[in-house]
Amino acid sequence: MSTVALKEVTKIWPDGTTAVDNVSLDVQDGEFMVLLGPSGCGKSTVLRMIAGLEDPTRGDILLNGEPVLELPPRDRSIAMVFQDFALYPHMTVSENIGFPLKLSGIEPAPRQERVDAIAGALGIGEVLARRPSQLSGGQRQRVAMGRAMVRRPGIFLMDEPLSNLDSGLRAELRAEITSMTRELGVTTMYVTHDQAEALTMADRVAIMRKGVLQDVGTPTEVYRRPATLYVAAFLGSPKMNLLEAAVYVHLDRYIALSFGEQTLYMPWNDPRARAVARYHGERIVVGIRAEALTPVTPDTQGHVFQGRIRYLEHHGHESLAYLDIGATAIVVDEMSGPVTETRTGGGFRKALQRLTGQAPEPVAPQGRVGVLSEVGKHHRKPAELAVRLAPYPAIGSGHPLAVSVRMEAVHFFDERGDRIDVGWR
Ligand SMILES: Nc1ncnc2c1ncn2[C@@H]1O[C@H](COP(=O)(O)OP(=O)(O)OP(=O)(O)O)[C@@H](O)[C@H]1O
Repeated sequence: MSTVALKEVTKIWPDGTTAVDNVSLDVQDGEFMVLLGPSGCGKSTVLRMIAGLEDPTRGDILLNGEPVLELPPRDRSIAMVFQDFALYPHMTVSENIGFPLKLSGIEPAPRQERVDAIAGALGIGEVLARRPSQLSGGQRQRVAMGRAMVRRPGIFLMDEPLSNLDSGLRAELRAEITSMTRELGVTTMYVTHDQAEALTMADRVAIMRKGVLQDVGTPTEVYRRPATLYVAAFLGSPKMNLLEAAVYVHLDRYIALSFGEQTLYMPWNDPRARAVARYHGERIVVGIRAEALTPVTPDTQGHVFQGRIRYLEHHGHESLAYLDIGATAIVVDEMSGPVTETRTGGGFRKALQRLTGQAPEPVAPQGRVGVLSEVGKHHRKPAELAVRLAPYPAIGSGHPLAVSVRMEAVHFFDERGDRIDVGWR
């Protein structure tokens, strides 16, 4: 049984950089947890603190329910594989893998048995007699993993182990790593900035931005129901369409979402209507993935955007059309300030006041600014709505195109970047 728990862990470097900001995370026994985020968001620092290579500034780390901050790295039953692994050049593959067992005094026969088993699982049983210089990059990485796994650690930490390999090999090793760790039942934390890697490998994904944990969930959960605007923007290809909309409530009838030249009407019986209604008279961000948009004939009624194709991108199995619909897009900067900030206005109060016809009281900004105010002018641009089409369509740039919007697949975020429909997961 091997579990990892971070309790409100913060790491501030001596120069004042906050690398990890109040992160709490539970990794279950046997789980494959992927830490995902852009370069510099604090992923490696989290792993290094778990391994005992760095001390947190605040907070606690528990392995198997026991606090371990006082334990040196060697007593934590952890193995770690890095991007830049080093093998012993003068030893064979077999000796490299068996070396940790030799250090712990295990006899040659049982040692070889374990080396053979792990090498077989990693597909390097044929090259045990070779030296590292006689191996491909992928084989060398497998040897490094074998050497880390051979001691049968309770917890396996991997920091971008595939980033030096070409894309074909990465895909192959991804599948091998997940099947091997699942077979062995070892609890694994895997760091990557590659969302495809995260979504294909993880039991659960923890997404970080600027040291702050944004969301934790299964790949399906974080993709289908992202907790924040940042997660919505970070996951998926093509990127989620993020459109600025003004909200107007027509009580008991519908909510009009105005995108400038076009409007979508959310019926009042939509389960999210009351949550969105709190933003009456305010701007929100509406997220629509390409797969929630379907080309339709121009006279189609209902939730439809009328657009004009700006350009097409052909990807072989599909083409993507980017439509001008007269709306404004919000561009979320991966590296810009934290999004979990204090709301600047009393949206519900203001909405009520407007509905009852009274002028709202001026609301002084409280705390720090939210995403929309943070991004300012430079991060708004005319929207180019990404829509999936069959490969090489007969239409081209400048062609009008109507698309219907699957409203139940639309996401709503407030000015802080938090999801509007609460109680959603
Ligand atoms: N020893 C250190 N001293 C000072 N700052 C550091 C140190 N190590 C890392 N940092 C800073 O801490 C922050 C988080 O770094 P970390 O390496 O954890 O990020 P990461 O998400 O793993 O990035 P990458 O994917 O590029 O490795 C960064 O701003 C980094 O510059």
